[in-house]
Amino acid sequence: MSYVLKTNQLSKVFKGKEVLSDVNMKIKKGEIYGLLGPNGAGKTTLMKMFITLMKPTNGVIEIFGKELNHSSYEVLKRMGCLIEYPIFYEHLSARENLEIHCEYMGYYDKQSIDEALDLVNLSNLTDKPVKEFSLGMKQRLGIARAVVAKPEFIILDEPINSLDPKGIKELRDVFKRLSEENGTTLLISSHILGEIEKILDTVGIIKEGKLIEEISMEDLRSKSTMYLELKLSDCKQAAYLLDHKLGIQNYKIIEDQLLRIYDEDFSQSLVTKTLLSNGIEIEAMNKKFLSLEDYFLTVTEGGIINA
Ligand SMILES: Nc1ncnc2c1ncn2[C@@H]1O[C@H](COP(=O)(O)OP(=O)(O)OP(=O)(O)O)[C@@H](O)[C@H]1O
Repeated sequence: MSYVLKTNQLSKVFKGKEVLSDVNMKIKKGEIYGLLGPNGAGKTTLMKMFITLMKPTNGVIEIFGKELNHSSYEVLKRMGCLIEYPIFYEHLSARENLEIHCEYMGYYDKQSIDEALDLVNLSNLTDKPVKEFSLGMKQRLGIARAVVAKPEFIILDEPINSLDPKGIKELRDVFKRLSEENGTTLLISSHILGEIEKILDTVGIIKEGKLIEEISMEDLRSKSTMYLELKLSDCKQAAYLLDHKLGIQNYKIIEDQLLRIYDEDFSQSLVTKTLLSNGIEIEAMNKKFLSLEDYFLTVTEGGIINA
């Protein structure tokens, strides 16, 4: 297996507090890797270490098969990134900002500036000074800057944060195209799980500085992630019956009339019979897959059982 990035027992300590501990992470060539974690989990710190903005306290980072250090300029030239809030020369236009970046990176294909602006849908705003851009436009320009020098590996920290649903969809398509057409490897951190789930190949879940799960979306989907969703006239009474009459404890009331059963081993017909015979109306009953969002909650918050 060819990996673009590998870490070994990576840790970071700030003022005596360990914010990342023993992170062993692997990103395969050409894949889209989603790094998910609650606020303060350590995502940005990890990404900053990957581009040498921060030094690990312990452990090793390998990128393109080479150990990263503070003179890894050749490795950094093959990478693009957008970390935290993108900073630009505000009085200059989008095009001028990208020209400066290309010069800095030693990349002189001017056509790729137009392509990058086009990719993020900013072609009609190329000459406007960046200070007149909205937050979402700046975010798009930040992504254009990350891709303009045709990097092999792109690191994007919360890239769809300030975008509207249409913008999120457009950028999701951009990421997919970069991966499928150019074979680019992408590492993307995000909180908007539902929106990003569709394009990920692998997901890494980080909690309190520990990578607690790293799993391919394929394996995740094939895991036992089915549940039964019931639309009922009275969820509270149904919950009582599940608990006390049927011994089913792994369920959750989602809304007033929506209840999900996550248990794997129970008789659906017995549930139906019990609910109906106790005067509970069943308006709908569907088997569904656990979303990445639900899965994320199970591993970061210790379960969805009766939550
Ligand atoms: N320069 C710093 N000095 C001291 N502590 C820091 C520094 N940078 C980050 N931290 C701490 O490290 C921990 C991880 O922060 P980090 O920004 O990496 O988390 P995150 O997962 O990116 O969070 P968010 O989703 O909120 O952006 C937090 O407890 C944070 O307070």
